[in-house]
Amino acid sequence: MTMNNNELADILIIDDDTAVVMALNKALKKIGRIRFATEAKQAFLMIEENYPDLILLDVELPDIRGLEVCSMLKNNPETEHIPVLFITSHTEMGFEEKVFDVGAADYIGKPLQPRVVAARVQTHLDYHHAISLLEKLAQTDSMTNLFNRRTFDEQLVTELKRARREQEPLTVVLVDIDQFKKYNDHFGHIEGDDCIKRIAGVLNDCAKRPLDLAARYGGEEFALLLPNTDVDGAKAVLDELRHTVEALAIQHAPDATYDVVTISVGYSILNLDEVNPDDWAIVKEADDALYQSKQQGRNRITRYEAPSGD
Ligand SMILES: Nc1nc2c(ncn2[C@@H]2O[C@H](COP(=O)(O)OP(=O)(O)OP(=O)(O)O)[C@@H](O)[C@H]2O)c(=O)[nH]1
Repeated sequence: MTMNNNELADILIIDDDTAVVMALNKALKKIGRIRFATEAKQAFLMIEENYPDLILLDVELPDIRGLEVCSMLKNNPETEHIPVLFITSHTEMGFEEKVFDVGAADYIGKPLQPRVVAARVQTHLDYHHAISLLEKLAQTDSMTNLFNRRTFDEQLVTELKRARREQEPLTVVLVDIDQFKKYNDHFGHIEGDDCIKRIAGVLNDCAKRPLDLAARYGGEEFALLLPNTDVDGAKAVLDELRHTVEALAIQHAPDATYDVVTISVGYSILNLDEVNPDDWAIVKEADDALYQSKQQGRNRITRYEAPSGD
């Protein structure tokens, strides 16, 4: 999410006409923090520095045409969601269509009327904010605030492609709370939910790097996606995870194997030499490794080893 209701929106004006920039600044200063660029190349640097919540774009720029700038923004997954509003004095037939064809959210005609500009910008900011909120809700598990399984599955596909393209290691991890049925049976479901939330918090803290992803995979099962992480990196993250959960010292049910709540972990590292890669095999492998951790006594970490001859 890029903004919340209490924050001023970040609005980028791309226009080489200082009179227009000043007029827009005056019209919008109450609803946004205004930055401006006088040419497209400068604007792209500013966008990369901090993604704005909304862009006001002149059709005629000195270096790259406004329509082309909008197309470039809409063809980049990082910027496609930013609403772009054109500022234009073009009134010829077909111009409106061109603006929407390149993905603009709206256009504002010159001469500028400050209250109309402010109202249109506010409408698009509200709309953009509502969409971002819905997207976040659709990606999140409401009980733990971790990502949900659907987001994990989608991100896994993206990261598998990236790992193969860049020839970088990728680690996929499954984590399961040990003997959680006994915990629930002894302490009840509400305490059980609380335990799941605390362990989710540890997972979230362990997924430290920007591309790491921690998800709730099922009831008391979690998944971690660790891009660009080899066996040493995976061991370091997972040892810390297992230790930290143990150190929470959450008292387990009297008939459980360990006094405190523990986790079992299974992981697999992508085999970059595979000839016919199967996208989902890595999850199955992590699950096989998790099963071994359970079989060997729980509270441990197992790496998937391909059967010899594979
Ligand atoms: N409180 C609570 N319990 C849940 C939730 N989701 C799953 N569970 C419980 O988690 C337990 C999982 O039990 P099992 O799959 O039998 O496994 P286990 O007892 O953890 O045993 P092992 O996995 O073999 O260590 C079940 O009792 C589920 O009801 C949840 O959201 N909240």
